[in-house]
Amino acid sequence: KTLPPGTSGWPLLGENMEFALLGPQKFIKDRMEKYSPEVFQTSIMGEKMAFFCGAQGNKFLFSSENKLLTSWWPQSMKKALLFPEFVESSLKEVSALKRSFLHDILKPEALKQYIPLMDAMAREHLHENWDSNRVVKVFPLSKKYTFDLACRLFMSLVDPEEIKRLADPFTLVTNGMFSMPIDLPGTAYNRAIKGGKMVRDELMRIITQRRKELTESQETAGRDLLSKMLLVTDEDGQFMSEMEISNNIIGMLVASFETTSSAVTSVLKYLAELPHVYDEVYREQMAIAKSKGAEDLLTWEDIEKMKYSWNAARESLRLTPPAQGSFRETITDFTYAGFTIPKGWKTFWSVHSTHKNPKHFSDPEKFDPSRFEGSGPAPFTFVPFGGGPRMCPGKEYARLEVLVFMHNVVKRFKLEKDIPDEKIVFHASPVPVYGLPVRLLPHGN
Ligand code: HEM
Repeated sequence: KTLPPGTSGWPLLGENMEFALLGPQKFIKDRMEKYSPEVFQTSIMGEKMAFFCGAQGNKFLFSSENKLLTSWWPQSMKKALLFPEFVESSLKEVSALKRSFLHDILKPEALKQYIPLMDAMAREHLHENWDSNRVVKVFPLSKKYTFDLACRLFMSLVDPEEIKRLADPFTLVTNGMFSMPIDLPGTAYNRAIKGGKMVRDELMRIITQRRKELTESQETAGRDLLSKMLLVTDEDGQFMSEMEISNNIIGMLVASFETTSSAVTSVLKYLAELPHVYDEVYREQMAIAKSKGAEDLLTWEDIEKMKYSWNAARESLRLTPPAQGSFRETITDFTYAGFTIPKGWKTFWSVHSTHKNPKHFSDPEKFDPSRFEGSGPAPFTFVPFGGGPRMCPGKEYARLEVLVFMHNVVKRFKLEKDIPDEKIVFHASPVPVYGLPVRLLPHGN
């Protein structure tokens, strides 16, 4: 058997240190140059791992789902996520029906009806938190908007007290999710475990209450994602259990929270840095705003007109992708690019082997929304949401949230960065180290 080229690094430690110190982007680039642009081996988190690279590597992994590979999450992350049941059932053994259900309730046709509500909430959020000539921190505010919106769309929660009862413990979870797994009083991990239990208890209370309301009212249409989950039945006519539904909601909250907040923050960062991009987005958004009455809310037709803005948002997703990639586990020996990948090895696909590769994106560091015009990037080179059967089911939700938020911000303000050379750091997703403070300049100044 010829294993992929590469090294398993230090005994026990593997290449964990190199990965952490260099960051995923440089770690992958260096090894693609040194070993192979197609696939290399390493050892991360105590696991033998093959990193698949390039468009071909992405294509191969995305199309081998369930035939050669299955989902896998590192033990540390499973524990840190605090939701073993969610990880086991929702990400691994979930039936095809339930997976397609998640895709169904998050597809464009299903989400269209929520666009006016997204817009109304964005307006209210800006009105309450974003004042002209003030400096605001974009990342914490976009997190607040993302969480409030998810509570509303997933579960119709509007009472700020009720949202707070979920948001406070959820923040403990996200703050401790990637901390050292030391379960002692006072550690972030310990607080995260307590927060996780509070989130779970609160969700179970909400779901049980809604089940009761639905039975009494005979509702059949499903007014939000929670109702839809309560009403769907599988091939045997069985409803989802409260536990399965809470797993799904927690899964969606975890998968959407930092990623979408990071996406909103990054695109606003580029708009603050690049006046020519800002001007083009502003022109497009004002044409839409002027075609409507001041009180009219955004609709699907308006979103469809936001072509340049979405190209700018996609360029931001290319340069600062909120998710880095994803793991799998091999379920059988197989051969790729002449190398054997043994059964039980883990694999990783990542945004980093293609997003800044000059072969696919000329002058790759340049912010250029026109790359997405016409037929756009070559297949499997632009993969911020993954691909194949496990492709992110929330990508349309994210697109709508980002565009609606961009519309509302540029309509009211120009943005000026308060810290011109603010560094980007990695939490779960890339974020500016001080939360991107920007000065809000009203138009006409
Ligand atoms: C800009 C924002 C987002 C980005 C960049 C993103 C990216 C990703 C990526 C790369 C994956 C992994 C795909 C794989 O395993 O190969 C994923 C999975 C997932 N995402 Fe997203 N996501 C975003 C927003 C959302 C939102 C808003 C939701 C829900 C409303 C969501 C729900 C999920 C779920 C449930 C999964 C697991 C799917 C599965 O394993 O089958 N994501 N996402």
